[in-house]
Amino acid sequence: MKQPELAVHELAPRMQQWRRDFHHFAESGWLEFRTATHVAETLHQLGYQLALGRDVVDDAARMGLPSAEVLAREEQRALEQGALPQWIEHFSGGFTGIVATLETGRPGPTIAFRVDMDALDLGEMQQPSHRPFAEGFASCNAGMMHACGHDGHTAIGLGLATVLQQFSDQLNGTIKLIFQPAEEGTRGARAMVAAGALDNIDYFTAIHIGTGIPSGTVVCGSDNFMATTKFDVQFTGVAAHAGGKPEEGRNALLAAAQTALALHSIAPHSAGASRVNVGVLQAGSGRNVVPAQALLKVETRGETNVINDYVFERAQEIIRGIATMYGIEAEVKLMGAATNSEPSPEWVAFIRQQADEVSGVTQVVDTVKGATGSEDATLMMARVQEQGGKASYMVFGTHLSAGHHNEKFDFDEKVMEVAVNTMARLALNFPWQRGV
Ligand SMILES: O=C(O)C[C@H](NC(=O)Cc1c[nH]c2ccccc12)C(=O)O
Repeated sequence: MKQPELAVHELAPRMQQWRRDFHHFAESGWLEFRTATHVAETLHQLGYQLALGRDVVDDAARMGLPSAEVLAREEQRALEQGALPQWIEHFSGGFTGIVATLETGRPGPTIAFRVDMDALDLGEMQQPSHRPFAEGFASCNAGMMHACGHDGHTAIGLGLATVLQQFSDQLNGTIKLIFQPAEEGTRGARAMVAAGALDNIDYFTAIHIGTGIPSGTVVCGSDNFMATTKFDVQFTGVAAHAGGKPEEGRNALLAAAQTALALHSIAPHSAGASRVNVGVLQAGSGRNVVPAQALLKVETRGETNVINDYVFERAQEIIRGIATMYGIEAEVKLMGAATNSEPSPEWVAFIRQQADEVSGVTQVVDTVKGATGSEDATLMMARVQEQGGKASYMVFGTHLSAGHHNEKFDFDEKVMEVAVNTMARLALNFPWQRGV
């Protein structure tokens, strides 16, 4: 049994530096320009072969992409904040994905690990009671915050890269480390799958920290992600004089408001849990003008793909019906998608066995009850499994200062050691002769 503990413990200060640097320069989905250049440079220095940008992110399959104007402005911002110019061209235009490969030259399967790099669209709390602010690493980018732990995931990915490189003479086969953009809004994974980045992988593991799991607990085969569809609805009506000729107007604001209420009253499904959220409603232009424009940002979720599809289809009928009722146009644009997940039992069993040996781990479970959030790593898992590979999703419990997606979110950085130790063991102790 090979034990990476000592090497990982020595790496802890580097991982903390990486994590705090990524936290400080938080970048939302498809805008991870600074982050991606530093990840690429570190992996390159370690001797990994890199596939970057358009080679691992399919242009047409990207969902929920910011406008060209925002992409250009944020790339400039990243350069001013220390993005490395020698790598930036690969990621320019929002192609912020990386696949790093370590070929051992010895026969054996391909084992892949996936982490995500994006921050959330949320402003970070700037108060001394919030540790990242008190210790000087709170986000310096307005409206962008690592409030879901992906700064930790990226640091874990680099920590794992370092340890596996150190132990490379004890590995067989091929190791792939996948750094994904735009997990929030479940937008990025589909583009990496479409680019073929998940092809020919035998064993795949994606990870998350936190999610309400207590410190010391490791979940080896999360099977409770909700299938989800993210979409925008653009309503276009007719502007008119609200006092003089209201009958000539077609009111997009009222259509959007009716739609928001109706979406939240879709009947539940007898087969399991579902969700609807209208997260944004923007409408109108002036007090005395019949509003001609309205935008809704919506997500549906379901415990299974069937339940999510049911809610999504009902939502489309509601949108069409209300648009007809108000005599306006409604354009629906798909912004993100993910499925539910079915981890491969043999791979989960092997993960459980390895996690059990990691110091600091007090409880190892296969899964936890109850539907929670969504994850587009499920699309990657499905791709690997379609091709005959095995896939799982792990969660490493840690103490949180506030819930995910909250402006006071922070986590206990010790979890990064637990994660790297567990993941490194999956490769180091893999039964190369027989597989799992
Ligand atoms: O749908 C998304 O946009 C992805 C996003 N994903 C996460 O937040 C990760 C996540 C999955 N499950 C949990 C449970 C608790 C916190 C965070 C998570 C979500 O569910 O809103």
